[in-house]
Amino acid sequence: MELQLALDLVNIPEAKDVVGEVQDHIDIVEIGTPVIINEGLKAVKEIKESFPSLKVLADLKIMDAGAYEVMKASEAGADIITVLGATDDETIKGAVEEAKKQGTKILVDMINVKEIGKRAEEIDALGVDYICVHTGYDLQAVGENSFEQLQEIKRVVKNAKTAVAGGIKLTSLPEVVQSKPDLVIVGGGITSQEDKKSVASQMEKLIKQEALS
Ligand SMILES: O=C(CO)[C@H](O)[C@H](O)COP(=O)(O)O
Repeated sequence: MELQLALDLVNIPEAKDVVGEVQDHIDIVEIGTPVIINEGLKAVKEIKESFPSLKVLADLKIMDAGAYEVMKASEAGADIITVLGATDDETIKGAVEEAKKQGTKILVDMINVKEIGKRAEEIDALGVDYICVHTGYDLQAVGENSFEQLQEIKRVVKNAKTAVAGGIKLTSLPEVVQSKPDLVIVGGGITSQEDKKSVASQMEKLIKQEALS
């Protein structure tokens, strides 16, 4: 089980500061969609150059032109690129094919997918690397989370790794890790804390304990 730090509300210098603080406790740095909107793929390139031992995920949330956008993110240094599960199979197939050529990986974000078990099964057959249940900020604000959806996809996904994102905090992490996702994605649960290193370290510990149990 791996831990991914999601950076959404920062510029590039702030991103470097946060990653520098918690780098010993995380496996993947996510350059969030708002950061890419503000700074472009330069943010991916600079973080990968500054922290070469960490994997970098570019949260492009691709909906069309799968192959082209995966190529551009891969060229910028991304190790993992996101595509939306709500899009068509052709876009996902194009993204997977290009990622294979580039030596990168595809994470499919199931945000706002309605029949999540059925769609996860279809997407799993397309050869993606990760399938991620995700409650976005707007639904987090009305009290939703993806913890039950994680159990649902765990029942049907046979090939891809499973991931979970959306409002995960140190207090809710024990419940999340019990479902044994392969990847836990945390943004505000670390970035909004005063002592980010300490929280990231406690999260790493919980994840490692659960992985061993
Ligand atoms: O992709 C995202 C928003 O669309 C976030 O990166 C993801 O939800 C994780 O951040 P947080 O833990 O703050 O919810």
